[in-house]
Amino acid sequence: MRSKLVAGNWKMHGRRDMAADLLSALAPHLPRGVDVAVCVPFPYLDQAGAALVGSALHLGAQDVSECDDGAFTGEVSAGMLRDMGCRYVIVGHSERRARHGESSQCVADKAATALRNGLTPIVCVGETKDERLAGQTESVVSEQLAPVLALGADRVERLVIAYEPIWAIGTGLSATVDEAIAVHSAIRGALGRVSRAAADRVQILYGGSVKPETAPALFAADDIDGGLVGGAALDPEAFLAICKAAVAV
Ligand SMILES: O=C[C@H](O)COP(=O)(O)O
Repeated sequence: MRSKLVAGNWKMHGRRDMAADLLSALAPHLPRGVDVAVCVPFPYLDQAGAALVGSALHLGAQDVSECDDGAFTGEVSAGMLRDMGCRYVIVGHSERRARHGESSQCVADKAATALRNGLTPIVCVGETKDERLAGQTESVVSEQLAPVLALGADRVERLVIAYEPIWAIGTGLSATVDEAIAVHSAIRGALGRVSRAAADRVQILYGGSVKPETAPALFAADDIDGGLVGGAALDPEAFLAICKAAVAV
C-alpha cells in the first residue's frame, strides 16, 4: 500500500515574510497519515530548512542542475539542496521544459543526479491541450518518461512521478477523475514493465488546478497517490484542506 504525498509548489511567488508566514501556518497543523512537502524558491530554502527542523513538513526545491558542483554559473547542485535540508526536488516541470528547453533526457539526468545525492525527484510529465485533442496524451507522456525509465529499476523505484496536463495548470480547469486515472494507469503500466517493485512503490501525483473541492475525488482513485499543488499551495487553509483530503481516503 503506497502512502499519499501532497507537495506544494510555490513557483516564483512570495518574499521572505510570506515564506515565514506560510510555513508557520502549515507546520503545526499537518494532518497525520499523509506526507506533505513544500517546494520553495531557492532564495528561501535556507530559511525554510531552519524553520522546519523537527517538523513533519518536508522541504523541496523546484529544480536542480544535472551536474555536480563545478563551474556552472547560476545553477544549483543537488548537494546544495541536501545541505539546505531538502528531501524532494521537482524536475521537468512543464514551465521549465517550455521556458528553458529542457529535454526529457535532461530531465532524466537531473533525476539521476538528485537520486545520487539522496534527494527524491518528483518527475513531471504532461501533454498540451493540442496534444490531448489529437489523441496523443499517452504517447507524449510515454516519450517524456522513456529516458527516466531507462535509469533502471533500482533508481526508478525511488522516484515520484507527477502527471500534470499542461492545459490544467493554473487554469482552474482540473482534469476529470477519469481523465487522470487513464493516464495514471498508463504510467503505472510503464512502471510495471521496469519492475514489479516500481509499479508497487512509485507514487504518481496528479497536478493541475487541484483545489479543496476537487482533491477528494481525485485522491480516492487507486492510482492517484496525491497531488502536486501550485496556486492553492499559497493559501494555507486551502493547502491544509487538500492535505486532509489525502488522509480521508
Ligand atoms: O506544480 C504545480 C502545478 O503546475 C499545478 O499548478 P496549479 O495547481 O496552480 O494548477
